[in-house]
Amino acid sequence: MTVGLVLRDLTHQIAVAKNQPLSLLDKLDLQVPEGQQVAIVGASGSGKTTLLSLLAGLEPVQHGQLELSLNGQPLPLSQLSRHSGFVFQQFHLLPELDAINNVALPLKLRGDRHALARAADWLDKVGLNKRHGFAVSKLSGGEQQRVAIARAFVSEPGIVFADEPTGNLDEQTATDVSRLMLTCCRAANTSLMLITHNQALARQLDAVYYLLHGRLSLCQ
Ligand SMILES: Nc1ncnc2c1ncn2[C@@H]1O[C@H](COP(=O)(O)OP(=O)(O)OP(=O)(O)O)[C@@H](O)[C@H]1O
Repeated sequence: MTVGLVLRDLTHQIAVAKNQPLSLLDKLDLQVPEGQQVAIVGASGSGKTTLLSLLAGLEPVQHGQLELSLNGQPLPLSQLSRHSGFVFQQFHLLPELDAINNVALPLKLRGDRHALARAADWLDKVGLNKRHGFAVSKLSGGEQQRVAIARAFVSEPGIVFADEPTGNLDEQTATDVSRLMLTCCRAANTSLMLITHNQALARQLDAVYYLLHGRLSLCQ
């Protein structure tokens, strides 16, 4: 399962003061071909997270077109969330649940009777075979991000949206976690849309774009 994105002529304005709109993203084009891993880098405040939210359908596109495909066929935007996984800098796990129930949650919400077994498989895959029943608050940052990666991949998404997934981790843990995420993507031909300040991670992807003054330029 793989999802592709084509964004055309996207302009996104924010209100910086009353009646003072600012074009954060300006006539921007971007393509994420199916099965490709694409990074966006850029200064803090340049609009990377906003762009990711628009691409993921979390915020409505004001001006421009977003076209999606799933395995070569057109995919309606309303269906994108069913085929997406998310990994965030702050992990966004549910602290009251243990690791396995955090991973199983997206499957349980879909009524999957094998949710716990599949979550267990994914925790094993991300190297947490001894942590299934741990409260996530008791896990290290790197372990929490592994749980988040397992949760993102457990529903076999066509694309993963990752916003600064290594931003809260030390250098070695960041390297391990990013290697794991890329391995998971490549093994399943899952597309990846990654926001990062980590140049070493960005360089491992198929394409890297730099966001500056609302426009993207290809730098790899
Ligand atoms: N809904 C909104 N209304 C007003 N301003 C907004 C809104 N969303 C984002 N902004 C502003 O747009 C700018 C870009 O924010 P965004 O989070 O997209 O940047 P970023 O490149 O991801 O930054 P960082 O690397 O620090 O995470 C910021 O100045 C932010 O305050």
